[in-house]
Formats: sequence, structure tokens, C-alpha cells
Amino acid sequence: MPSTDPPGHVAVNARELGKRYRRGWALRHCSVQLPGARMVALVGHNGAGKSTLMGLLAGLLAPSEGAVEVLGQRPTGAGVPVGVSYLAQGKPLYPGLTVAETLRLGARTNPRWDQGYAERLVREAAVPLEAKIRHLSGGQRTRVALALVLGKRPGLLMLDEPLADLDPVARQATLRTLREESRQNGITVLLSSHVLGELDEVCDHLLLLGRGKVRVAGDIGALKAGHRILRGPVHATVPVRAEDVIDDVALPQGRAVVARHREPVRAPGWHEQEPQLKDIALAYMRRDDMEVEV
Ligand SMILES: Nc1ncnc2c1ncn2[C@@H]1O[C@H](COP(=O)(O)OP(=O)(O)OP(=O)(O)O)[C@@H](O)[C@H]1O
Repeated sequence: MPSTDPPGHVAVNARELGKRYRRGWALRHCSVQLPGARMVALVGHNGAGKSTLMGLLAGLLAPSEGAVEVLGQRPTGAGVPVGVSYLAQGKPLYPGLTVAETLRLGARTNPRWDQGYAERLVREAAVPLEAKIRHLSGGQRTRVALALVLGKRPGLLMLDEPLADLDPVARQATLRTLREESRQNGITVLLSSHVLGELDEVCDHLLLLGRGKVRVAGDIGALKAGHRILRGPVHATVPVRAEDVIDDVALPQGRAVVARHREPVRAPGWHEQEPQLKDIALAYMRRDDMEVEV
């Protein structure tokens, strides 16, 4: 059965969530709400805390401080909340099982399992059901792992860099499937990736982490509307308030400034354009000391 979470619900509500490992805090003061039925891009530099956040939401890690609710439940580190599906970076599968046996295991361990849907996803990926997992390519294993997490018919699906070993056609197919799932069945997808251009095509919400903190959270359309890229001469004065400048990069000819700004900019020699997700994300990742919520 598809998830039937009501529209407008909050899928994740974290308050001052933190996780400390022996060497220090991986995530701290993380307060964030993720709306339901959205495709959320989880972005940040290496070590920013993305996997740690997913581990906490998936109930696989215990928070060191703060609290979080996921689909109305409180994960404590003791197990995955009902309705949550999580595909970790390593994509753990049993190498000795066949694909069909892997799906059967999914059926045995998940009350909401949709066998027809899981098989269809494997067939669409042209992965033979009788093949052993250990004989599959990295990309084929990813497609089986995706069928396994989607077959659970979750309300919240978390995918930690799922696209890394897929070819471009498979990446497109996977992103399309995820978007359809989110739209048709109202599931919230939290998708981490370093390929910002691809996230822009399918995601409608951004969660950007930097050094264990939430730096940017909000609707991607609103973020784009509230920021501008300004291109102008190297030595000219930037035509917006200094405190609104997020990033200022020298180009071979001139410079590009990413700024919080929504009004038209009329200044000689300057041109403006609406930024893409990657422009906004890169600007805040380079700054790494600003926080904005939309
Ligand atoms: N099991 C662990 N034990 C100790 N420290 C850890 C552990 N897992 C992660 N860390 C540390 O916590 C911080 C956040 O790591 P995390 O894996 O959450 O980052 P990430 O954003 O997912 O990075 P990447 O993009 O490289 O996957 C890093 O400093 C990392 O070294």
C-alpha cells in the first residue's frame, strides 16, 4: 500500500539535534522541519554531517542531545521507525542471495511490502531476478537496493548518495522514479548527492549542512527567487548591500556575485540572472558561516 500521509504534514521535526563521536561533534544544534511529500536535496561538503543526520533520522544512531520526530515517531537509535526506508552509502545487500531471494527477504521483513512494484523496478533496470548479488555490477546492485527500499512503500525515504555508481541513463530513470513516487504517493524523499545539477532537476526543498550545522533550509523556488547572480566588472562597487553578498568570485573577465536580493538591479556594467540550485549551494558552502531559513 502506498503511504497516505496527509498533504501539509511535517515529515521530520528536529530540535537542537546533536551527535557527538569520540573525536567531537558531527552534528550540533540542528533544528529543522522537513515538509511532507517533498523531494529534499541534502547537500554539504565532505564530513558536513549528512550521513550522521540520516543515521539519526533512521533510528540507527542515538542522538547525543536534542530530539527528533520522524513521521510522528521518536527514533532513539534502537531501530528504524515505521514507514521509514533508508539506503546507506554502502548499500548493504547479501552477496550470496539472488535478486529474487533478496526481494523475498524484503517481503518477509516489511508489512507494507509491494512485491509487484519491487519486481517492476528490477525488471525496468534489466537486472535478472535469478542473478546472485555478488555477480552484479555496482550500478545493478544499486538498482536492486533501490527496489528494496521503494518496495517497502515508505512515507520517508532517505538515500545517501544513491546515484554515485549509476550510468547517466540509470541516473535519469532513478530520479524520475523518485519524483513520481514523491508526487503520486506523497512520500518525502531525502536525497544526498554532490551532483547539484541533478538535484535541481527533481528536488523542491534544500537542506544544506556545513560543519555539522544547518546552513540553508527551505523551498528551492523561494531560495532562487530571493537570490541573484550579479555579473560585473572586477573593480566596480557591488550594487547591493555588503551584508547581502554571499559569495564573490573572480572570473577570467569580471566577477560573479551571489547575493540575497529579489528586486531588479539597475547599475551600469552589471547584469543579473536568477541562480540555479548549484549557484546558491556553492555560494553558501564556500561561505560556511551564514545561516538562512526560507
Ligand atoms: N562512526 C564514526 N565515528 C567517529 N566519527 C565519525 C563517525 N561517522 C562520522 N564521523 C565524523 O562525523 C563527521 C560527519 O561525518 P558524516 O559521515 O556525517 O559526513 P557527510 O556529510 O556524510 O560526509 P560525506 O559527504 O563525505 O559522505 C565527520 O567529521 C566524520 O569524521
